Amino acid sequence: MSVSISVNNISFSYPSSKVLKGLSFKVEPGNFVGILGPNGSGKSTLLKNLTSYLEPKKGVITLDDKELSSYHIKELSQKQGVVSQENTINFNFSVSELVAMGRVPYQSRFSRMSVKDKEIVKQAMEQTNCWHLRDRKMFQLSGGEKQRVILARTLAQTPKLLLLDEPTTFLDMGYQKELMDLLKRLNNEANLTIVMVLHDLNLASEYCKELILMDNGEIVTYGTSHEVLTEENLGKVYDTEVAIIKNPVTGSPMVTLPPKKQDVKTLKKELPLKGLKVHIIGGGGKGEEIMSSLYTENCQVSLGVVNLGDSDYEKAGELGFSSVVCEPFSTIDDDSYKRGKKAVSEADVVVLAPVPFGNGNLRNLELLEYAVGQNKPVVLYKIDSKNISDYTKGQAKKALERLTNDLDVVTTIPDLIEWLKNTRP
Ligand SMILES: Nc1ncnc2c1ncn2[C@@H]1O[C@H](COP(=O)(O)OP(=O)(O)OP(=O)(O)O)[C@@H](O)[C@H]1O
Repeated sequence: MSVSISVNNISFSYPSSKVLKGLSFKVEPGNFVGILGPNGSGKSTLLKNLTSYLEPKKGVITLDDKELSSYHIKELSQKQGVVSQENTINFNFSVSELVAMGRVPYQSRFSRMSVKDKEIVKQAMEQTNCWHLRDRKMFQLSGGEKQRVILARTLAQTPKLLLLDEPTTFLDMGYQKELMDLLKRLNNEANLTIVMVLHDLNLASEYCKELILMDNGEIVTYGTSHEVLTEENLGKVYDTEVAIIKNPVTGSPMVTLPPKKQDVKTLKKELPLKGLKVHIIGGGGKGEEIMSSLYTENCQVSLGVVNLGDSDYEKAGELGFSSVVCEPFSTIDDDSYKRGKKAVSEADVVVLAPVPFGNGNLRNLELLEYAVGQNKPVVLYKIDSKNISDYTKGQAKKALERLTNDLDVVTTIPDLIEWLKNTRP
């Protein structure tokens, strides 16, 4: 069972300064929320209020409709797990001793770890990739290893709400991804509600379902990454010019910091190939490179004919492109060939990827011939009649020989892009 947390008009001051100024928001059960904002904007102070480490001077925080301040510490530890920046370890415990402490909220004063407790502790260490460190002492670990052990201890609490303050700080890129993947999995599979403070806007954009952007102790905006990570919001809050582009793989907003003012214009300027309809004859992963680059150019791409389940087909789906497919492991039949012809007719240009040809896909060369017959601009990418993987006893080579003389061949993606720009009707 996941939990919700509600913040109702809270304010908080340190003796020297007022930090949180009347914040209100609700995190629904199963949400994964990132708290963003510049240095000193009050993110950690807010998180400490959510963990009950600090108490708001005004306003109320409720966890599952019960006031946070009325929770007994043991009950609260069963509901929420915290990975804070203050997780300093003052005693040289072994890793397994430390992670086992996560089970304390479930034990009475004199009880020992049950078999179930031990299983949970082991699982938490495996999930965070520190089972192999179990006999090591905490003082012998690197910053990143310590961070993972502390997360393991928190997971051993089997919390319903996880509150984390910059958990990726000491982690290298690989472990950052591993940690964020793990949190995403726990959020999706165990419906764990997660609230985390983080500085990396792109990591937040990729992984969090919703974002809270703070500035000067207030919430500037709360919503999806598309709503929060806008040039206007970030420019205002971080007081610097940013450009938001679309992540070519996931489609999430990606924040970039162009070094010069005019670079923003370059990044934002209309892509010259935007909307160009390109049909790719590919298959077996040979069209992936072309599709990824045409995705960044905002082209409208169709693929085919490919077999259902082919890796190019999967890639096209990932990028939101359409495919003309035929049955898996079978030859291109009349119906799919007809649909292939329709896709070619509707395209502005046709690109042949360096696919190997067998009897199964030989008809794709007929499709290419059809495109030429239709006076479509056609380009061959890293393939020509001398450079073809032919498993059709020469038929494919011959078919391509008939065409190659009239067709342009390009061998790099920038050349392909240039060719498309020059050919664009
Ligand atoms: N213990 C404290 N005593 C007094 N002032 C504090 C204390 N902790 C933080 N502050 C002040 O409160 C303000 C908000 O700090 P907080 O750590 O919440 O910001 P933050 O957004 O998490 O910053 P950062 O991104 O740098 O971690 C800052 O001006 C900071 O100097």
